[in-house]
Amino acid sequence: MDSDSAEDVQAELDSVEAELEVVALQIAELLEKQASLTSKKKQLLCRLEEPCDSTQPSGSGPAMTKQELLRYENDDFSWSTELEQNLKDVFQLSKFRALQLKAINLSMSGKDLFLVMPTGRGKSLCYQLPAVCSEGFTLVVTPLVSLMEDQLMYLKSIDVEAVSLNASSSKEHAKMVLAEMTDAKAPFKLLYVTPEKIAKSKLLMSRLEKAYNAGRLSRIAVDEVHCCSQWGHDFRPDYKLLGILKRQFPKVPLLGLTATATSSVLKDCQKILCVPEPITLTASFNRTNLYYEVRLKDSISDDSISDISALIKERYKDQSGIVYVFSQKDAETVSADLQKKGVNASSYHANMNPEDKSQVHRKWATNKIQVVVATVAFGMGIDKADVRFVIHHTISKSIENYYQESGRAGRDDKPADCIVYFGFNDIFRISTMVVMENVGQQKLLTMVDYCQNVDRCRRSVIAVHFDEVWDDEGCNEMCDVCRHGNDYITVDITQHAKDVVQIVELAGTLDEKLTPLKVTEAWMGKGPAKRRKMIQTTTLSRLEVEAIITSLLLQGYLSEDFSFTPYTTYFYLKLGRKAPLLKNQSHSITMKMRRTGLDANTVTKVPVMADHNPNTLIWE
Ligand SMILES: Nc1ncnc2c1ncn2[C@@H]1O[C@H](COP(=O)(O)OP(=O)(O)OP(=O)(O)O)[C@@H](O)[C@H]1O
Ligand SMILES: [Mg+2]
Ligand SMILES: [Zn+2]
Repeated sequence: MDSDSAEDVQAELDSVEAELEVVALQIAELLEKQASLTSKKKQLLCRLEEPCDSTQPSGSGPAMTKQELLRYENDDFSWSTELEQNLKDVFQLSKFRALQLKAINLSMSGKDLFLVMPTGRGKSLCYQLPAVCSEGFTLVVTPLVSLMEDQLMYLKSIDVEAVSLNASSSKEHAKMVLAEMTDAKAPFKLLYVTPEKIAKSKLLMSRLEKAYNAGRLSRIAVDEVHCCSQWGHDFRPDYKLLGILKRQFPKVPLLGLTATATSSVLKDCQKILCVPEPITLTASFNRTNLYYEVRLKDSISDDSISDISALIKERYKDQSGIVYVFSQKDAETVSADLQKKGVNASSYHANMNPEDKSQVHRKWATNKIQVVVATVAFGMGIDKADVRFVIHHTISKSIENYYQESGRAGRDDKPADCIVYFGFNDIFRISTMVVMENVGQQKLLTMVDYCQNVDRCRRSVIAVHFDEVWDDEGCNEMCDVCRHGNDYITVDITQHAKDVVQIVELAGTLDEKLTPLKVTEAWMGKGPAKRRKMIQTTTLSRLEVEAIITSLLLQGYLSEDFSFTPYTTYFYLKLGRKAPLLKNQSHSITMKMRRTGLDANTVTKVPVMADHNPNTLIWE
């Protein structure tokens, strides 16, 4: 073999090897897709085979046919008249909402039940009404003392006797409650406790035992039941110990309630609570009265505040709402900025003293303050019916969080808006914060996906997260994607991807790490002329550049790279596992985006210089 042809063969070998690498990646991708489709197929098959499909996630609960479950929607039980009467007379409600009657009848029949219902739909009634219609009392486990106090206040206002035991109960009060638990003439119908009490108070457990033996413990309700599971978003270690309830009181029906739990989280809760065969009722997560919208936040001239204040002063004039922000500092500055623009706003965050917090809450609840600018500390237990808008100044850290936070809008079933301002830099601010959390990064990317992708209905993205099978009819143009479908176009971003990947690759060969900001600026041609000569810069607008980089991150052409110091965490971009696919000439990437004039022709082609000196830092 002469040397010429040896070189040719070597070149061909290199190219074949490169292609093999690409093929291996494609196989890995297809296998991944196959696995996810197979699991979806199994889920769907289970739904078809299971008699009570829509009310039970696969694999859980006792075999109850659809017909049998239907029976629990009737009103011919021995307790039905009393229920109906108390619903009207005591709770002053005219009719049940979806699933409430079924849940109540099942619980009254002594069944263990998990009830998954969106926030604000009325889960509490499903144990409060049975409590009023049963002998003895219902034990309610609640994660927060403030939630407990809200409920006690409400129950007092409708003349239902309820008591609580928590860390701040006085000795006399606790003594009285403990004594009354076994007293047949005791007046209270509900006993609220924190999980810590169950875990730590032997006295409480022994009194419960006595009440149980005397037949006075009629029902156990575990509110926010997802707190049991580490996979849920609000894990509380003391919830782990609640299995003792079902072990000690096997004959008492247990009712677990939550607004956010996937079927895997529920399975985990079932194990932890030692409930052998609960029936699971799941209400649809589709809040049809909420309009979902994403607005882009410009990272240079952040004019989101002007936009928000204009919305509040015009579209939401005299209407109540919440603006969620990222940090305590943001709560204060955004609130001050809005005030300067004439909005009646107050801030709310965890670091305020309790009196100030409850004052803000109270003033807002009574419409003396129009808008609360809050961190997520303004959360559980917020129950104002006429919230017309929930605006996120910064994205939430997961879809579950977003659903919960935005879900505080429109509890009265009237139309309300959920708007999120999506900013490129915010992704990385939150990213460095959640990096230590279990699957924190992955969850954040689902939120980013919700904001970035305009090829699917926003509702469908939410539905997937709650294991719902989505049909597009369910939106009714109540999201910006469905309403403005024609404003989006699909563009080919293959060349853009190659340019960005080249920038990141080049930094890699120079042993340098690039923050998202540096990648953005490098690609936009800002910085040293020397660097500009080595890469292909672009004339795309900053928003377009950010959208493309975000898309490449979501699609796996780029990935995140963290570096930790004792004081802070840095976020860098590195090549993602799909980056090598770009070597394949036939590989293309597309993306749907807002119509802004973006197309492949707007890229400035700058010849690549091959003679760069790898020892020079060029990214500063
Ligand atoms: N059948 C009904 N008709 C009208 N209003 C109802 C009905 N049931 C409950 N509500 C009202 O709905 C509101 C929310 O109820 P509740 O606090 O029980 O919600 P939740 O499902 O527990 O929400 P969260 O997940 O936020 O705790 C309450 O103001 C309650 O009075
Ligand atoms: Mg509740
Ligand atoms: Zn839609």
